[in-house]
Amino acid sequence: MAEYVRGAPEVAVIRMCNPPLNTISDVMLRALSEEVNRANIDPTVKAVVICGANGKFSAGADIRGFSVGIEKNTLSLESVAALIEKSEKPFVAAIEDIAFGGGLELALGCHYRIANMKAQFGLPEVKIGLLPGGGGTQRLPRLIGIPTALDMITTGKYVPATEALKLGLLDEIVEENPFEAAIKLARRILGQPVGPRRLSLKQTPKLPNMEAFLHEALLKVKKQAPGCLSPEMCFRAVEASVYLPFAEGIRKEKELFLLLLTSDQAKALQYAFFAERISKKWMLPNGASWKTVSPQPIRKAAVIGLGTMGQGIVVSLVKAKIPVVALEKDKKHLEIARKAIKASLERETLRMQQKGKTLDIHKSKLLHFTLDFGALKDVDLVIEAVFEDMVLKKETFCKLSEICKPEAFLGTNTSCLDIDEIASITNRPQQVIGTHFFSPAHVMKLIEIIRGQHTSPTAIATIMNLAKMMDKCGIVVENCFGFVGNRLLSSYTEQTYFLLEEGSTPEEMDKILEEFGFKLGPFKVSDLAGLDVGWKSRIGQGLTGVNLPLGTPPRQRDGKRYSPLPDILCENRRYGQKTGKGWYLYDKPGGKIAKSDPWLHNFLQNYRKAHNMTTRTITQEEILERCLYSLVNEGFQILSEGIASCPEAIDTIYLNGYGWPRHKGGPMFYASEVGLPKILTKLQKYAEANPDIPKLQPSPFLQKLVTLGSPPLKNWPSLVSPQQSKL
Ligand SMILES: CCCCCC/C=C/CC(=O)SCCNC(=O)CCNC(=O)[C@H](O)C(C)(C)COP(=O)(O)OP(=O)(O)OC[C@H]1O[C@@H](n2cnc3c(N)ncnc32)[C@H](O)[C@@H]1OP(=O)(O)O
Repeated sequence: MAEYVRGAPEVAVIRMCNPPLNTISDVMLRALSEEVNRANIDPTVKAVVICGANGKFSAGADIRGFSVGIEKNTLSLESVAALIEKSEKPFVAAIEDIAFGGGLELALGCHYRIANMKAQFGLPEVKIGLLPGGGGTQRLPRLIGIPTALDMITTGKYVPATEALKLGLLDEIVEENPFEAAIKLARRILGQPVGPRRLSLKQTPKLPNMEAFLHEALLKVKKQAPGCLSPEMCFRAVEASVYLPFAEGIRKEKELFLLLLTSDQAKALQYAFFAERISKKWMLPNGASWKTVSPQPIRKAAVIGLGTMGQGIVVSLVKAKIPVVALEKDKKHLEIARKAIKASLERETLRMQQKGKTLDIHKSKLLHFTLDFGALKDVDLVIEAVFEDMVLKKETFCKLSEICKPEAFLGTNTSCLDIDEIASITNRPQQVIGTHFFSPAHVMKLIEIIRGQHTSPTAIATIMNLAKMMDKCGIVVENCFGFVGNRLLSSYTEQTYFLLEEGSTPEEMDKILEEFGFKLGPFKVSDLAGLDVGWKSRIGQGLTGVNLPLGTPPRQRDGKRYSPLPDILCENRRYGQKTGKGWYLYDKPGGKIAKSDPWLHNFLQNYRKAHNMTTRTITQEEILERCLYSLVNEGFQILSEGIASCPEAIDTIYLNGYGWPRHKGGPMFYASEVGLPKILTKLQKYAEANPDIPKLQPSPFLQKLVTLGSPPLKNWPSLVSPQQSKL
């Protein structure tokens, strides 16, 4: 776990060795402490360099260890950092590539820190529901001051070496491996006193307006992830570094760390961390998988259709340094898109500069705007982002088939349409794949990658690799109407409309679901996205509009309950924010501040009267359960149909594309925590009361899991009937 060697006659080297990321376990801590003691007592050793094997310093504590629990007599990370700091011999941290979490805390215990140019630093514990429990909340503010330390610790963001040097976190940076430079530094400082380098002996630098600053900072932290404990606990620990002496600050840090360690939120956030990694590992029934199939290089891509989605996709590709041909149907739309993309890239350039990275959009020849389909003949990938209309999509793919080189991949950015139908019009269905981006596409992490029946494993590997290059989270799912995300969403929104009919209000439901943890409630989301989007889709499906057969009962389709409420709003041109009114009222078209709208409440009353519905008071419990359990129920159905490979994939989709509160793990994790028997019983109750709502009928797979004694979530995929497993 920790090697002890000589780097120079008077310099000992302690190398952390736990491949691939040198994560810190109990065993590693013991080994480190032994080697630090060995160096301390060896009179021939005058200085020590601590580094990591495998080209990495350390990714911090082994997160898997937290779920097992930390044993009482476990050596604490802080005690090892303190052992290093107290040494009379100078310790130099030679940081290669990463120093995260406990890894950075160990480095903060060292007297000097040197890193390579590529290195990144961070205390990301907040993201896994914890706080830096190895002295980081006390040492970092003393080193770099409250504002930056607070920002790093409460957001968990990573800073690059150049910025770390400016902040004073590092003493030196070098181009390549910092090991040799660390040995040189260690020799240079031999004999110099280490006392002034001990962070525990320093005061946290004062700010003239410390109290006001902290007050503002706390408000910001509370807004960051409403309902999530760890950001505020991180704040409290850092605040202690201002008001308490070091030893007391450490006690406070430990007290808060232990409080978080056993919390449900930490469990959920750590689950989410691993869920994202598990769900990237796609595998097909024929054995092809992320391990065995190589991606093809995408040297040049094209995007067709430069509306909001297309623009975001172009920006994402450029940010990944992939040359893009951006194509529109006419000059006017091309010019609008050109301006919007340029402005967006300029904002991105600024943001990246602030992060110490570069994106030189001016010098680069990454973008080519055109009206000419001929410009697509040499691209390796096309992502089509035209309107959500099957006829238009098929026309586009027919053209692409003729123009693009045979090996080019053809992606379609659709949120629900049939990939196989689109592929069927092409001369290369094996190269056709769904690439469902989320709006705004240059910001949102998720891409649902939809496998059609002919999509080749190479196409999947290529798009998964592209997602990685764009710093996005690609999840492979099967082809069905709405795929995974929108299928779950439609069960949830359907309930919100029914509850509205029965007596609730947009304000009430938004409040309840925002308190649950969604950034925005369903009606605010609908106003933001535009009600017309769903309306067009329902018209296309023949659920409303001119294609609806005469005599169809207004609140029934195919014998099932249907709510025409959103359709009626659209018929009244209430599309949401863009028209200044939707479920709420805005001060002008494009306005963002939602106000309660007397028109809507009046309309709802009249609607209920017209349909002979008695308005009833609905409890918060019923609102939450009907909305969330119907969504989760669809998740079980999706698993049983083999549309998603595992519950982790569904959760990752919901966390990255639909605003599910991360500290609640994801819908399937949430279901497992609530308890499957309770979910089943409640669904049965609601289904009995609403026999015309099939989405409330418990999924047979949920029933099977309950019959089997509610096995842990990780076992669910193995219980799906093998005939259904497609992924
Ligand atoms: C007994 C000790 C008590 C100590 C108590 C003191 C408390 C200390 C707090 C901490 O240090 S908490 C940990 C803080 N560190 C992190 O949160 C880092 C998390 N990791 C990352 O951000 C990324 O993994 C990375 C380091 C940036 C690397 O990213 P990359 O995309 O290159 O690879 P991944 O696919 O993410 O990871 C590869 C592989 O490694 C697993 N892994 C990564 N970090 C950890 C970790 N800290 N603990 C356990 N496992 C980790 C990851 O799950 C992947 O595993 P797989 O099986 O190959 O999918």
